[in-house]
Amino acid sequence: MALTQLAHSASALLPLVLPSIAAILAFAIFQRYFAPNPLSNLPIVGEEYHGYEKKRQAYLTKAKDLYLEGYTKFKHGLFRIVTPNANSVIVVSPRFLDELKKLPDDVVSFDAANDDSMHTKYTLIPTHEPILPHTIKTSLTPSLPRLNPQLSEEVQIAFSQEIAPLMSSSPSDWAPININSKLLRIVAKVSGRVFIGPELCHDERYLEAAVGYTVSVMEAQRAVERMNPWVRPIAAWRLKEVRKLAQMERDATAFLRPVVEARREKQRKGEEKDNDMLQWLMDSADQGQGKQHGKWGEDTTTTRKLARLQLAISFAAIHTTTLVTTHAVYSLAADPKLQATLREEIQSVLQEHKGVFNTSALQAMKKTDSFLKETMRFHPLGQTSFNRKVLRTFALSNGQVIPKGSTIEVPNYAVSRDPEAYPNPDVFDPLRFYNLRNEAREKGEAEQAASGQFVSVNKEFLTFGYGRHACPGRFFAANEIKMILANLVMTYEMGLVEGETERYRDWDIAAGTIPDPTKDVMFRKL
Ligand code: HEM
Repeated sequence: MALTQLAHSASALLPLVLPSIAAILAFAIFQRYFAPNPLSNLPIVGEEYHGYEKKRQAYLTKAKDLYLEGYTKFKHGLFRIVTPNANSVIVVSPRFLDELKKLPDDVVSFDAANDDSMHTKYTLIPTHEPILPHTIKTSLTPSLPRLNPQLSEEVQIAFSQEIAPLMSSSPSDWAPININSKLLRIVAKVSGRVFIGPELCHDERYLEAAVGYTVSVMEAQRAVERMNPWVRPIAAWRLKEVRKLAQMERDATAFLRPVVEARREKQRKGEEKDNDMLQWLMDSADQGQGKQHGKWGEDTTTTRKLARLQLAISFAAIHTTTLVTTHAVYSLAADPKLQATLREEIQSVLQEHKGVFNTSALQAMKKTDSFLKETMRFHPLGQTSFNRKVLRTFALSNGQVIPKGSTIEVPNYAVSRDPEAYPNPDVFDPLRFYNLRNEAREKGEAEQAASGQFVSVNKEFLTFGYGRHACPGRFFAANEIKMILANLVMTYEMGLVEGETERYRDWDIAAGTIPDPTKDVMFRKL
């Protein structure tokens, strides 16, 4: 009876409601198709590629050229770039960075941009986890002076396990080594020492997850990307690549469970706490950090959550650090004189510091620092930086309206090849920043001198990002890379494989650049 009455009154209301529904629909259609597009005044790069497949191919193989073309033409303004998935990617001149960095996260969002590009709706990889940058900034970076000797010890151990067994038994012979794959394990071990402690960082289950998670995330991301967007909500969950990520998360949780339980037991007994990222994350969580912010509404203290955070930090840290180090090794292998220059510097600094890699020794390695910064300038990992999703419409100081829903980015690679920012930008000059710092210091320009450091972020050096989300792990990465390179140049001579005369060429894949992972480098003990 009640149902019949309800149906009756609903049908009586229908004539009143229908016009409103029609009006809302008409407004939505107008907004979607006929409202003036605030971006229509912006030039577009890559417009000549018609159809999804041509656009995809162009972006996959020529993204670097497209960004360079746009930046050369519209250096001080904005342009749009055609990408396979989005029509509203706006490439912004770095001159707007100072105003952009002041905008809050609910206007331009780092996390939402990652959600889009990594398809986190389906891959469920952890984003929106301020507990990670928070813990890196408040616990990891301040602990570096204490941690440096441990890192240095771990570098030695990792080298003895990963490189030494591959060396020829005759000291005068050269041995070919696929250094990229070896560096992945070395970086995972050295980082792991600080992320989960000295024993577990050698456990193959940890190493497999630390190295393999990033690869699996990229595979899952590509699998979702290949799927028609309309089908994704129903079918993306069933992709084998996506299911593999869920399995990795379960494995990581099972691996960590006894470790977390043992640490909680220690805490209960009042024993001394461990001093690593896992413990700091547990402590931050106890203080309510994660509970406040956790995206999935999970209790941060659960082992599952801690496992997700460990996977997330591996994702952020291991491959990035390895790629930069591999780029550096390829440049060294092609340039014996550069090896000698760095060897001389490192030897003399270590002599002054009684052979210890402490903070002041690392800071004194200014040529090595300059070489690393030039490596990242010349071989940035991405064509773009400061990738942010616009969550609320805003206007730039030049009046340009940037609508909600668009994505903004800064053309990092093109900026790093701008002759106004860098004289002779197409020349790889390992001592570029060393000389710049010296000149600035002589002129009393302290700020300019500081901006030449590897870890400094500025509008011309964006490989670590910019603003409040600029990479918090860069101080740790800088120390780790310097120690690895120092060990390499102090122990080995490096060279290219027979038949190669020039530094190995990079691989450009869409908006990313990686050192060719198939190449070997020749090693001979000094
Ligand atoms: C040379 C190696 C590295 C490179 C090139 C690199 C690069 C970057 C870049 C470009 C960003 C985004 C910044 C932005 O958009 O403004 C970022 C963010 C981040 N990086 Fe790194 N990174 C490196 C190493 C590390 C390491 C070793 C860690 C951890 C110890 C780490 C942890 C993070 C985290 C947690 C974020 C997110 C920051 C946030 O949410 O605010 N990174 N990194």
